[in-house]
Amino acid sequence: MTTSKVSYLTQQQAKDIDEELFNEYKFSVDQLMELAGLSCASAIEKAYNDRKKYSKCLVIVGGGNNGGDGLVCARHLKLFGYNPLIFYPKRTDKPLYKNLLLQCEKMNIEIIDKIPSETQINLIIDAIFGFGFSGEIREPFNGILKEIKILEKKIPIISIDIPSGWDVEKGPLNDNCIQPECVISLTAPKLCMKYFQGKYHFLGGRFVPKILEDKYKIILPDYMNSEQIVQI
Ligand SMILES: NC(=O)C1=CN([C@@H]2O[C@H](COP(=O)(O)OP(=O)(O)OC[C@H]3O[C@@H](n4cnc5c(N)ncnc54)[C@H](O)[C@@H]3O)[C@@H](O)[C@H]2O)[C@@H](O)CC1
Ligand SMILES: [K+]
Repeated sequence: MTTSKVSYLTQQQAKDIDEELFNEYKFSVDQLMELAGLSCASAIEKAYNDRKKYSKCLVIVGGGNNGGDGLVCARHLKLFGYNPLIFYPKRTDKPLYKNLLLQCEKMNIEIIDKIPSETQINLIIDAIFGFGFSGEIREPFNGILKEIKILEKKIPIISIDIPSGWDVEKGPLNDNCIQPECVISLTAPKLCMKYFQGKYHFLGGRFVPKILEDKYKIILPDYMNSEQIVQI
């Protein structure tokens, strides 16, 4: 089911809701990250469910929580019968990320050190930047996004929360920006998604209490039954 009744958040609203979930509602990061990553894998399974055609998913992981969502997503994709590969060029020492990576390694998910050739992958999952992105793109991600851009005509790109490199509110600021085929917005879409022209837009991250929705005066589409995602 698709729906058009949904609010778009500014970068500040996304940060405020995030903080409120952690500080007032006392959710832990890994709790929400697990649900976010699971919803991303669920959306990918819905849109790209031909396991033979789309088995090899390259998950490109950034240094913040968007990257964490990518690690969780890779783990669930593996459980769903895909064969994900992880490219994680800039790691942190935080236990949360180390544990997420270890879980992937122990599940025989291959960790690679460069973007493979186009014949070795059939989906690219962009978990580089989310709503925490700002300013000019710094290396190594500037080069990485250029490499992905070259592949975009041949391999579908799926972005987690926002397309990496897009301004969170103003969208793609130049022609070098990637144009993903699918985006899974988390919590609520950010303003940049008004410029999205790809094929599939899902909402995931089904953890926003109704009271918070009312407080921020945001409209979110209804999820069906126990679904983790809703197509917008
Ligand atoms: N409540 C929520 O809204 C939730 C958010 N989650 C995820 O968390 C994301 C936000 O996470 P963060 O706040 O950690 O931020 P991001 O992960 O969006 O970005 C921060 C990372 O990007 C780097 N970065 C920022 N600007 C850069 C630039 N110009 N060039 C190079 N590197 C740059 C930072 O150094 C940092 O490593 C969301 O987009 C979503 O994916 C989920 O994990 C769970 C719940
Ligand atoms: K992203």
